[in-house]
Amino acid sequence: MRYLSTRGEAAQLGFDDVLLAGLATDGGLYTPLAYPRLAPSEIAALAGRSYAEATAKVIAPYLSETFSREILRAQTESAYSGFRHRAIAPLTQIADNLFVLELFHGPTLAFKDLAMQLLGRMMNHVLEERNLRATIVGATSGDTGAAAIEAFKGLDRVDVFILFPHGRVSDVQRKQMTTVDDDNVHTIALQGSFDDAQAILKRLFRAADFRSRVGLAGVNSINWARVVAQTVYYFTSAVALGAPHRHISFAVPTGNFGDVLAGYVAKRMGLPIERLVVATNANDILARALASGRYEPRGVTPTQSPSMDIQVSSNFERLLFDATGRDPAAIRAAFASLDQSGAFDIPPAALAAIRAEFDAESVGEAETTDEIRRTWRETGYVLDPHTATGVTAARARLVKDPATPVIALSTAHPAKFPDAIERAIGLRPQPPENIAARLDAPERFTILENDGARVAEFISSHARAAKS
Ligand SMILES: Cc1ncc(COP(=O)(O)O)c(C=O)c1O
Ligand SMILES: N[C@@H](CCOP(=O)(O)O)C(=O)O
Repeated sequence: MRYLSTRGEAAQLGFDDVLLAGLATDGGLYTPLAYPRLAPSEIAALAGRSYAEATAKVIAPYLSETFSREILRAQTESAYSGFRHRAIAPLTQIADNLFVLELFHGPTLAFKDLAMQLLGRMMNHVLEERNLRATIVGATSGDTGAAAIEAFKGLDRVDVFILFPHGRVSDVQRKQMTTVDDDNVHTIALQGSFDDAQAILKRLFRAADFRSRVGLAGVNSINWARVVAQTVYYFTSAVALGAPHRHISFAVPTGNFGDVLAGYVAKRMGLPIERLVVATNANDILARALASGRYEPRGVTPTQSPSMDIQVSSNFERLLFDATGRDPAAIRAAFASLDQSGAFDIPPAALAAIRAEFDAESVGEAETTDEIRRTWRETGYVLDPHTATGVTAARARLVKDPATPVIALSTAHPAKFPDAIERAIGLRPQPPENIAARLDAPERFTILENDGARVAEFISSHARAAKS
């Protein structure tokens, strides 16, 4: 499989290079030249397979020969061996035709682990093959950072630098990042928002000198491997409910648009998805964009679902690329307008194409709390606040179409956000014991002002790849 940049001015690459490249040199995102299709019989045959087997089957067409059948199988087995639930991503029914897909059974209690555990193994394999070192820089609104640290800590070939918005992640999220004491892990509390952190990250990728000096690599969902690994649970959960013989809708708590984009990719690959419902919190740029056709970030509002406190959703660019008929000039124009005037208008045909597949619901703070309380009272099931936005959006979908089952993605364990849960139902959920114990370790992080040059300097002075 070859990959092209959404902005059309970077070299086409194979999978291994895309894995290490992160952002394309023209600022675009790598996307496959074509989406491989799975026949209905191949989708049906995923039933009864282990999650690791299903992963190997679904992602194989995207990979290079570096990942032979045997290597891929070994890596998927090992990636999911530490999960706390045998099914890895089990489904729970909470109402008629309404299901919750639990994606929080990995080591850091969020959906990021499903892709990151595999990505860590794949990246390390390619670095070993090429005898290279890499400097991973990641921006996080709370969960990607911990998952990346867990996947890459202690690895000799990699240094990890995670930028998180100072004071804007939950205590559990922060401690999951800052209590890890491996020498190759560096956590930076940026005095800004997630959007600021991601903007710095993208500028670092565009600084050619810095990029090559430190061997810059990215593990945010700008990295295609993250997206493709996230397609797998759309397949396994839909198949569990009767796909490909039946259509299923998904409601997805959304911030950087990586998770819901994975659903869209699964659909392109042949999975019969009826609707993809984008659930946002008060940071509702995507709901506004779908309603009005204007993509216009506003300042980030802190909410009880902090991981979704995002206004500039990176992966929307990949969707827009497809929706414009894969027109890189249209993408360059849109993002130039975003840089210069703070907004762009989605071309009408592209907007119609997006609306044909996506709904969007913006879910406010009170509604989120009400949903946690309602689900708890009706079923005894505790939703985390991010998942609650998805469940609210799923219920709205069921009002429009009661006959099609909706799967709401449960993106985090409620114990990551005990204050929000306590406010809603008066109970404080606890993390699994082995995780709780680790959170008492001393914290280690560096506070930096919201200044790209300062961040670059910090990374250059700590990255081993820059010194070798
Ligand atoms: C718990 C949780 N839910 C939802 C999201 C939003 O996912 P995405 O950024 O892929 O849209 C995130 C962050 O990515 C998250 O950590
Ligand atoms: N919500 C995310 C934000 C980054 O998303 P990513 O999927 O692009 O890594 C987080 O928790 O960090």
